Amino acid sequence: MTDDTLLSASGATVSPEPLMQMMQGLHVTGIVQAGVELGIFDQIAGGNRLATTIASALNADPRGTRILLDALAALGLLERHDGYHLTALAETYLIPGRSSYLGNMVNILAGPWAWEGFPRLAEAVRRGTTLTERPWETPGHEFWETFSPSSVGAISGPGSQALAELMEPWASPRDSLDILDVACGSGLFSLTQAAQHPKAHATLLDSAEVLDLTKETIGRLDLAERTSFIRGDAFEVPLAGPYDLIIVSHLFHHFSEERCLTLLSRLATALKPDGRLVIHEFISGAAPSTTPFPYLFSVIMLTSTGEGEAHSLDTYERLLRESGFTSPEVHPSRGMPSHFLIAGRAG
Ligand SMILES: C[S@@+](CC[C@H](N)C(=O)[O-])C[C@H]1O[C@@H](n2cnc3c(N)ncnc32)[C@H](O)[C@@H]1O
Repeated sequence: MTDDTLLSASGATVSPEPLMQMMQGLHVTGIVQAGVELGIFDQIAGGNRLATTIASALNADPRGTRILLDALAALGLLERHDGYHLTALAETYLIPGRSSYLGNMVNILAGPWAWEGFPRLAEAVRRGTTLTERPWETPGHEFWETFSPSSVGAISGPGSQALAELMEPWASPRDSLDILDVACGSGLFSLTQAAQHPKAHATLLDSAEVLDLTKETIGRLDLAERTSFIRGDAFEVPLAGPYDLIIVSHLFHHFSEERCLTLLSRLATALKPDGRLVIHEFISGAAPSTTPFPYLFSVIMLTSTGEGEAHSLDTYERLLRESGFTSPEVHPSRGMPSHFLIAGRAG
């Protein structure tokens, strides 16, 4: 279907091309996923440029390999001239071992949950909730063990650095910098700051299984002496404290407004009177046509959680007020379409 296949609607000419692209989204994902799974990008980065030799190195069929290579070229991840070459996009993000590697994210964004959940989206809409028996917010859900290591590099790295820079003028003059990183995942949001402030101590809170995976990063940053752990459910486990800084990155979108309020009220009791709470989140509220990400993300939450969605700034402002925090400063994140909301304790 090409742009010259135009239909007339209400006197205007409308191309079906955007709709056809939407309907083929699943094909694109499958092609990228197969490229990553087979190690195509690694082969080409290593100088293997022909379909036949790539097929033989991957123990794959030559015709199947050629078809996939051409499809990857059609998507703009490869160029085909005298064999196959990586485009800048693939070279930057799809070579395993690089700090910017994003290839494993395809198994997060398009993991088994997506192939099972999205075909049943209409039914989730009818019911208003996930159809899965184990929603992602279930404490200790195994999904996070896959997610956490995958997010260490390109996903959490730029945002963690942006937050460290943002907090620097506030953090530097303080005598102490005890940080609680709630639902820490990779731990990068607190560990990056701890690495920059010798006085800082990071307390990482998450499931025992996810916390085990943070040890490599802690070792790499030489922070074992200044890191401790709280294993368990953020809604239940004693938080200790009080802390100078509490960071909650990409957790609240898993829950209803009511549950967010419950958690925020708990966190208020664990923060020093002059401390800061940082929420790092996808924020809805702007027009979907200009800021699509949070609205598309909310569909993921609809298919995979009981009551989650990307809440609006108005909602966070109200929840912060009701749980004893000040109105937040809002700053854009880096590397992700998220924002930092930074609040102190009210009164
Ligand atoms: C989307 S990841 C965010 C990880 C990290 N904060 C970041 O932004 O990169 C969500 C994390 O929340 C954790 N989590 C989910 N529900 C939780 C709960 N009730 N208590 C503690 N951690 C929870 C998961 O294990 C996972 O590591």
